[in-house]
Amino acid sequence: MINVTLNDRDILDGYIQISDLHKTFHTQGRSLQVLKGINLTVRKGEIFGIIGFSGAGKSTLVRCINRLETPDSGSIKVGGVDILKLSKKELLEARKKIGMVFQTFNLFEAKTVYQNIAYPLAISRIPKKEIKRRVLEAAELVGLSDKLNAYPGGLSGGQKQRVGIARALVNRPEILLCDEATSALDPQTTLQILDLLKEINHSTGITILMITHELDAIRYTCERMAVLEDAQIIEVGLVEDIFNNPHSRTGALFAKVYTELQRMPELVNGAGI
Ligand SMILES: Nc1ncnc2c1ncn2[C@@H]1O[C@H](COP(=O)(O)OP(=O)(O)OP(=O)(O)O)[C@@H](O)[C@H]1O
Repeated sequence: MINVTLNDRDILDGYIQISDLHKTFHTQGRSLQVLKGINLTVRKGEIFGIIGFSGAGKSTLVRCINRLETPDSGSIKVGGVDILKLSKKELLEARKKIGMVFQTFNLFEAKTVYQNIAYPLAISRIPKKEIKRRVLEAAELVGLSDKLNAYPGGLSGGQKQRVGIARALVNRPEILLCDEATSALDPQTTLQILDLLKEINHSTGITILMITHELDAIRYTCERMAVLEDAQIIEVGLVEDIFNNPHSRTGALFAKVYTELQRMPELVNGAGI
């Protein structure tokens, strides 16, 4: 049995703790409230899913966690530290502990796989020998050790996302934020990437926050999830509970679409198509 003190326990239970988070964008004389008092707790070591329709505010929420966006008010604590109160220098250090994976991979086309993975270390002036050690370690973790000299243009979508994941892991972060990480991939490749995320979570204990509009991806990967609707978290709980007994309009719609999609082959075959 793991022996933890009360404070450790609090940090494990509320490893990422978001409280009353607000964000409004002001563009062309108009205001758009994108986060309306978000409260959310993610436990250390879990893979937590956030689902919501397009425009619900999912990306903005995860981008606030690594401060790619600055919220207007509220707090975001990671391991007990409020990342909204950090100085510029402290924030740079804190960001190393938070990796991010994007839907569109965001790779440098003119750099090799090795150079892409090494990028976050190269800009931190880490010695070349250490960079090599860490790049090889990350490449092995994602199964790309034999592609280090290739360029992104010569890789499949799944391989590109593996590079994106390796680059996100090269700083050995404690949190991995996945923003629609599998939405650009075919179903088979999606499964491979979700399996990879599960393996990495299992072998390293990294906390993963997955945002997506794909309920099947969350159902396959996460135990707990939240539903984001109209800039608010309207439901949090076990994936199976929300799936079987949704209490929100969004949760119910996702569950219905998922069920219909599962029945598609049956419907198609039944109709003799
Ligand atoms: N930098 C910005 N300036 C102005 N409006 C923005 C900005 N970023 C996002 N928005 C708007 O905020 C709303 C929420 O966007 P966000 O990308 O967080 O939603 P989302 O749930 O991730 O959607 P999607 O699944 O389509 O990516 C949208 O209406 C979007 O147009």
